[in-house]
Amino acid sequence: MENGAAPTAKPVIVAIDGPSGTGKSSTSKAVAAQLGLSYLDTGAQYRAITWWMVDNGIDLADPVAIADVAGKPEIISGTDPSAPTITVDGVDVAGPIRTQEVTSKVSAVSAVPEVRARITELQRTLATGAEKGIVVEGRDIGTTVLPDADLKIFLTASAEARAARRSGELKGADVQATREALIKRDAADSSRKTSPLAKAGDAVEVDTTELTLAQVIECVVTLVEEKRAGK
Ligand SMILES: Nc1ncnc2c1ncn2[C@@H]1O[C@H](COP(=O)(O)OP(=O)(O)OP(=O)(O)O)[C@@H](O)[C@H]1O
Ligand SMILES: Nc1ccn([C@@H]2O[C@H](COP(=O)(O)O)[C@@H](O)[C@H]2O)c(=O)n1
Repeated sequence: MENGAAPTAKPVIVAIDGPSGTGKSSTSKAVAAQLGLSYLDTGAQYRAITWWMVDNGIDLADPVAIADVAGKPEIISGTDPSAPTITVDGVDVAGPIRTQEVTSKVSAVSAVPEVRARITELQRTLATGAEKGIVVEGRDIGTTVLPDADLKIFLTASAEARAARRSGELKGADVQATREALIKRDAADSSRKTSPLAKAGDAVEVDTTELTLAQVIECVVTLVEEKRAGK
């Protein structure tokens, strides 16, 4: 370096997509923490706007009613991977957005184009503002939100593995019912017209069925490092 300063790494943008329960959040958070990057859970944003709609009595069977109020709530995501946060109009909703009610209703809200336009804008602002780079996880990050991401990963796993993981998390919830709920949500997310759940053509697919979480994290960290090294 001419002035003796250490070279600063160019911010790296990593998009991680995939169906429910494939390990997107756990992997993205750990990869971001390990590499000193920001982290954005875009599912939490869709859950937050859904929570607000439920709290305000919006008819979720009516896409026009959803579209009419899509711009109203102020949603703020904190992107520190060691302590990600999410607020709606200043209220911490990290807990309430994980209820069964929100989980069962989020696909109806996230299918509405006006909701997607609003949330996509928030996501792009956060991604471009991340000084050192960011890991963004969701369903349409590689295809729509950040099509120029430096690295795109698409995580998959069998429905059985995903249901077993989720049931363990929900302290013994019925595996069969969990499996059906995951499949139903994935079908809704994959079949919506606007920005469906899909693998980008240039994404690296990682099947996590037989991998431990630590192995998945290691695999993604290696892919990011290779990308940074220009390999
Ligand atoms: N490779 C793995 N092996 C075993 N368990 C895993 C693995 N990856 C993730 N898990 C566990 O599976 C559960 C779901 O993972 P996670 O929340 O990261 O998935 P997700 O893809 O973000 O799901 P969703 O899209 O529904 O938010 C968590 O309890 C997590 O610890
Ligand atoms: N990029 C995204 C991310 C999420 N969604 C919708 O949010 C739901 C909840 O996502 P989780 O990751 O928290 O499970 C998901 O089922 C989608 O409906 C989305 O549309 N796009």
